[in-house]
Amino acid sequence: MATKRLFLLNGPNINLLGKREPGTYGHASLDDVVRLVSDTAAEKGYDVVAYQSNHEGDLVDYIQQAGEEADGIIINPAAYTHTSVAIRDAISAIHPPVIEVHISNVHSRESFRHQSLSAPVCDGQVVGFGIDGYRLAALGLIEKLERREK
Ligand SMILES: O=C1C[C@@](O)(C(=O)O)C[C@@H](O)[C@@H]1O
Repeated sequence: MATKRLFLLNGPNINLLGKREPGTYGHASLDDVVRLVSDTAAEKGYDVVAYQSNHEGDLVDYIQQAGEEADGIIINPAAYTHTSVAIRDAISAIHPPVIEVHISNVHSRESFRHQSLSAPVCDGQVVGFGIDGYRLAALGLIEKLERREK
């Protein structure tokens, strides 16, 4: 049987996780996030391919690649969540389910963070659980995929 695969995509400034505004985003690094998702997915028989970029077009390319190669996608578009029609359109264009994650509770922050252009075209959203949100997203996504197979 072919290996099942999740793509984990992170947007701008997530490479600074652990150093960036730790009061808001915590002390864990992006490597910690990748390890957390990889370990969670491995327990359920899924591989994880992880990309991070500070560039909108790169993220569009990764989403398109995920559309061809992934069973499901976890994405934190970071600041592009609130601005990017291109990322929203890329998500709309692909078939695998997509879960959006935000480390912080964007709804308790500045009003410009309350709107997500991408959330309406995603299959689910996890917000405000710190980096544990990525683990919860992986579990929810895998549940969704396994239910579909039955
Ligand atoms: O960079 C980020 C991180 C974020 O997506 C989060 O994970 O909480 C929330 C965004 O508003 C912000 O621009």
